[in-house]
Amino acid sequence: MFHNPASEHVSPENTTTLTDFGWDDERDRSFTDHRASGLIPGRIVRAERGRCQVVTESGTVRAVVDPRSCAEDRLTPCTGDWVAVRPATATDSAAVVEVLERRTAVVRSSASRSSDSQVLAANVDTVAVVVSLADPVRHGRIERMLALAWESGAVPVVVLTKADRCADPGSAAAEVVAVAPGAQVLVTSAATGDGLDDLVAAVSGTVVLLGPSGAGKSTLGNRLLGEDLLETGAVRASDGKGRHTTVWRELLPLPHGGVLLDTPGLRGVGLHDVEEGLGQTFAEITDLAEECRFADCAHVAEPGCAVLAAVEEGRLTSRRLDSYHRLQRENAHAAARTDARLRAELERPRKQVSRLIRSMKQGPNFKG
Ligand SMILES: Nc1nc2c(ncn2[C@@H]2O[C@H](COP(=O)(O)OP(=O)(O)OP(=O)(O)O)[C@@H](O)[C@H]2O)c(=O)[nH]1
Ligand SMILES: [Zn+2]
Repeated sequence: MFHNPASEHVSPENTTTLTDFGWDDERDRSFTDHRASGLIPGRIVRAERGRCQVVTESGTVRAVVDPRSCAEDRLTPCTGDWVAVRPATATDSAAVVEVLERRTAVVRSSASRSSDSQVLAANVDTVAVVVSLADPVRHGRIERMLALAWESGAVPVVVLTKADRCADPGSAAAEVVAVAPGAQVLVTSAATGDGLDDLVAAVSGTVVLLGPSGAGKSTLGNRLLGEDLLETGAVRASDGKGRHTTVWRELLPLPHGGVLLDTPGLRGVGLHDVEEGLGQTFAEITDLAEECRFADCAHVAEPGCAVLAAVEEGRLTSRRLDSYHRLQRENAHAAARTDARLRAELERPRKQVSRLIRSMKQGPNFKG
């Protein structure tokens, strides 16, 4: 078991332990050397540029990010990361000196210019794909979110909300089951409370809610939390204020165990290199493709294509195949954009060097 002298000074208002946040024996074992050198483990509950808030065995601390901790391997700490913290001293503030191995990661597509801000959430165990039944269900959107969820390494669960606003939730759910192979599909209503127990049972560990604006994520999150910690659309509508008062912590312990991870960046996330995730999202197409005559069959017009044959015979909907093709294309574009950006970043130093060489050749007196 883990033990740290510092934990003897836990402040009374802080009764949650690292175990509540998901620290386990495996993590603890691999932290032995760090502990021996005076470091303590913690989990990032909020990350800002160069600094973050970390929950540790002795409460939540503000820490700076030691630049050396993420210089080469590009592991910039993000919400959900487990880190090694050098505790504050009389002269120095606490510092994050290493980001511990990530078990899973939710990655964003619209890559910003700085390549370090791509991971939105780390060490997520359950991705709840939240979709409202109050509007016509867009299956393509569910598939897109599932690809992202599978790719993260977490377990996806599809949560259909607002069942009270849908004439036939049962058949809506059955259609969703058909586009979500391998994922549990739940029908819920925060208004009536239906399905919420099943939801509590279906999620575990670190949970994120993914879904379009207005799907009911915050409402659902509050139901999981057992109190209104997240601002919902209903509140915004009643007081006319926008979402700017989000809880300062983005990791909130759940009463039934586990934590809810709610970070603004997760709202509106796109695809990013989800090749494997797409394979799982379209598991039946992946299986069919094994039977195609050509190993690199694109399932467009190739002879001997088992996927096209399945569409022909009504075993696979053409909507599903179209969605697969569209997301494949989108993913290829996102991957190409990332490659271009990485190439540019790799070339920058080379350009600087050649400029330097040029200026040296031109001599010190050259005035360009
Ligand atoms: N009838 C009904 N309304 C619901 C239910 N769940 C949520 N709502 C309403 O749907 C609206 C949007 O809910 P939110 O929880 O704010 O949605 P969100 O997904 O968090 O939205 P963003 O914060 O914009 O991403 C609010 O007005 C909720 O009151 C439900 O089960 N039934
Ligand atoms: Zn094929």
